[in-house]
Amino acid sequence: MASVTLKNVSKSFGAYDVIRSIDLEIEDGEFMVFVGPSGCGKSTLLRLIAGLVPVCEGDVFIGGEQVTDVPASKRGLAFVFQSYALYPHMNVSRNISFALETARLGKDEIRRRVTKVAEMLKISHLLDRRPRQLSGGQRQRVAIGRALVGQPEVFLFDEPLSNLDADLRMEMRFEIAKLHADVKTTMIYVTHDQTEAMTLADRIVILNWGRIEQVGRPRELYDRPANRFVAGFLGSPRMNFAPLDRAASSGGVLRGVGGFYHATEFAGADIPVEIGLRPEALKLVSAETKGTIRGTFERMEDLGYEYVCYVRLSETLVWTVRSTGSPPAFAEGEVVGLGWQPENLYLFGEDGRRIEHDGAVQLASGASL
Ligand SMILES: Nc1ncnc2c1ncn2[C@@H]1O[C@H](COP(=O)(O)OP(=O)(O)OP(=O)(O)O)[C@@H](O)[C@H]1O
Repeated sequence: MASVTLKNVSKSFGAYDVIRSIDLEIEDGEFMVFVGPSGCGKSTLLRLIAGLVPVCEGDVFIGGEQVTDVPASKRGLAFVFQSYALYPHMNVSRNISFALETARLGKDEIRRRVTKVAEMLKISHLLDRRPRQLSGGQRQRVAIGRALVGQPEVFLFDEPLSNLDADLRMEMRFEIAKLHADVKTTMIYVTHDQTEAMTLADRIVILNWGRIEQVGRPRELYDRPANRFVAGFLGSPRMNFAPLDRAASSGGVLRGVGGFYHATEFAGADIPVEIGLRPEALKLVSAETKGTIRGTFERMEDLGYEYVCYVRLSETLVWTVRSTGSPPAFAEGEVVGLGWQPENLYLFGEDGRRIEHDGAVQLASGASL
């Protein structure tokens, strides 16, 4: 087990800056997940840690040792890819043991380790099969087994479950969480799947354009996003936003929607220019309800365990409302009210940063739009 530290790490491909001055500390035994939009640099960052691509600037430390110029094979890491990368002509047992044979470990030690790993991953009955005789989930277990058997200091996973169907993903997610609880090895995991990130991570790194937007525990990022990007990235459906036209230093009007807001006090002198509300923080009520804003009911998606309603606030703004229980009986085109608790309202400043507020930001009573 080892910690991983990045100091001022940058990477460019030609003139294209893919990773921009990243500082990051991953603790010994931690499960760290990298998420972010496609192309933001998640895999590249993982490969820089692995030593599969060289950094342009900065340093990488593993277990406190500077490994910036140490080749991948000497960094004490194991990499699990989306594509499994199993040897097709070898059976499962040899796929798992091959690296140990190359490292000239004793036969008994190899057998002991393969047996243990196979039991852990529930693939003991598959040891004589070839990869093509396995399902996707079984292949991924073998790939994990192969990584595990080398007893690495750090595990690196690059979208390991994205080739699997929904049920298998869930099963494997559970297995990986269990594996981490068992072996307690530091794990760094790249995914674009929010559920994987939220459920597996001790901490999540949210990347955007090669920079870190925020690092924190899943719940912390969800409840207290540092900025609009993080707020909009986590959550499905995503957070509803609306621009605020400043009317006074202590309030504003929702652009294109109306509705006056006022706040007794903001932390600092930031002026909010945008509001955000999560779909589950909104309540659909009748249009006459005071202290709500109005919109037009457009559509509902009933998923059985929850429903999502689409409400048009203006020509350009459609908000989503997510809830469980019996779906509301509004008709398409009907005018409805949207209400929320003041403490669930997010405010963002001009630079996109979230502005703390004291929960006293609210619709002026009886606002009529
Ligand atoms: N070897 C390379 N040469 C040139 N450009 C590269 C190379 N590897 C990655 N890139 C570019 O760097 C950017 C980041 O790629 P990377 O694979 O790290 O993103 P990602 O966040 O993992 O994306 P995805 O979620 O789509 O896999 C992309 O625009 C990609 O095209």
